[in-house]
Amino acid sequence: MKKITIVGAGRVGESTAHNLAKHETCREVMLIDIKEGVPQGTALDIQESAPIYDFDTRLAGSNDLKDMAGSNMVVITAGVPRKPGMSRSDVLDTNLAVLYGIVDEVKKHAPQAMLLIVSNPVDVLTYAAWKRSGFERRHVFGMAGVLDSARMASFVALETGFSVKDVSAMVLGGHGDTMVPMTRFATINGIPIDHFLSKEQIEKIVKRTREGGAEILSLRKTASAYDAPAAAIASMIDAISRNRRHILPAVAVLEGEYGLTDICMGVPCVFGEHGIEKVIELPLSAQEAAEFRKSAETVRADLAKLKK
Ligand SMILES: NC(=O)C1=CN([C@@H]2O[C@H](COP(=O)(O)OP(=O)(O)OC[C@H]3O[C@@H](n4cnc5c(N)ncnc54)[C@H](O)[C@@H]3O)[C@@H](O)[C@H]2O)C=CC1
Ligand SMILES: O=C([O-])CC(=O)C(=O)O
Repeated sequence: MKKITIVGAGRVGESTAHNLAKHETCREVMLIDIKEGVPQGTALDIQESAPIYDFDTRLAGSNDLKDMAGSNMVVITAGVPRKPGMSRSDVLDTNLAVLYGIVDEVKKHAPQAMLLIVSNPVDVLTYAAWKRSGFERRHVFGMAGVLDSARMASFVALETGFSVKDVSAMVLGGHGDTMVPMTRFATINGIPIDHFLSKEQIEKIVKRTREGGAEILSLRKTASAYDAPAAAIASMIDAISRNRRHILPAVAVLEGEYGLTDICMGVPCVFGEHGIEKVIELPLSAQEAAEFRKSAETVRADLAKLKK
């Protein structure tokens, strides 16, 4: 990929820029923020690590959204994170206004770009970005499932003591308390996790996964998670940039899949050079389907606020 713009040079934006540069996922990273000097200073700081990490990616910072021109991808990490005790939906109004302002500029200056939404509440904001932009659905998606699945895989590895490299986990649904960790598909080197873990241990992992964001926030108090989120964003972009056709869970616009339309939710997707190349529809068990429906209702409640 030639150029990636990240709008929002805060914690997630900065860590994402560093990940993209270190892995030479693109030639150029543009960081944009409303805070004067911050994206410029951050870009320069990361650039100065190039000789040590040995990367040729060029970074620049700006306070002007016009500088996204020519981007193949625009990542939106701008807005506010929630504070301890808040739900992600509590920052909807603030972040929606920020998102609309940015998407309008993407339409003007980078109309060919794909949009990767990170700001919360991510399911609703991905839907809002898709509607506002008028872009094809394969070009507008949100990051949540890769992070939630990584959290689940980490907890499985910690609980069993086995290498995380052997663990495969998948979390679907909305990025909130009703997300759906798919325990049936969680394996350790292909062996279902219930071979190693009791029902109680698995339930504990499911709960901790659902509350993964809140756990970090309750420890740090003033900042939500950013390192694992940035790694998750970078892995989605890597799949697209290198046309890997990687199956990753992501917030996608649904058009009939899982019996849902006019909504964005976390589902398994094939990522390649055109963005979301396919949404994979899994046959769900009765319990999974019920949990997925419940999660969809939560997302719909926020979508109703948006439509007002
Ligand atoms: N989808 C996911 O799984 C995750 C989502 N998030 C979300 O990502 C967002 C960013 O989180 P952090 O980086 O920790 O927050 P942060 O507060 O460190 O950074 C946000 C940045 O956005 C900038 N900003 C605000 N309005 C802007 C505008 N109109 N144009 C350009 N920049 C603007 C701020 O100046 C700030 O630098 C939050 O909404 C957070 O909830 C965070 C982690 C995971
Ligand atoms: O918890 C938050 O607000 C940030 C986030 O989405 C996550 O870390 O999963």
